[in-house]
Amino acid sequence: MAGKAHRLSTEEREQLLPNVRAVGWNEVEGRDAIFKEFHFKDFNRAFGFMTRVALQAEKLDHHPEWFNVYNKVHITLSTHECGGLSERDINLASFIEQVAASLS
Ligand SMILES: C[C@H](O)[C@H](O)[C@H]1CNC2=NC(N)=NC(=O)C2=N1
Repeated sequence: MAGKAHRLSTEEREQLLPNVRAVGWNEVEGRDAIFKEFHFKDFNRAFGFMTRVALQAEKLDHHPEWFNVYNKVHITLSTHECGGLSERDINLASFIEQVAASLS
């Protein structure tokens, strides 16, 4: 990915976080990261969702931390390179929302 990731500034957070909060992402306690839980109709939908997110994550060289059991997918986004939230997490969260919307 082009350029180095930087941790979002206070101003950037005020501008960007309300958008992801509005669609169900929450800040993780004790860690600079965001989290959301997704529920699908069944495992096929959940895994289809993960596959689409995985391919895009690889393209962006920015990968989610996630957990799946049956129809549930828990996702945490944070940027290792800068040790916290960067614009990359916000962009990946937006992509994830588009995929989830197209599958429900
Ligand atoms: C070497 C490789 O480019 C890095 O490890 C990439 C891969 N995926 C990544 N994913 C996330 N979430 N944060 C990173 O800083 C990151 N860095």
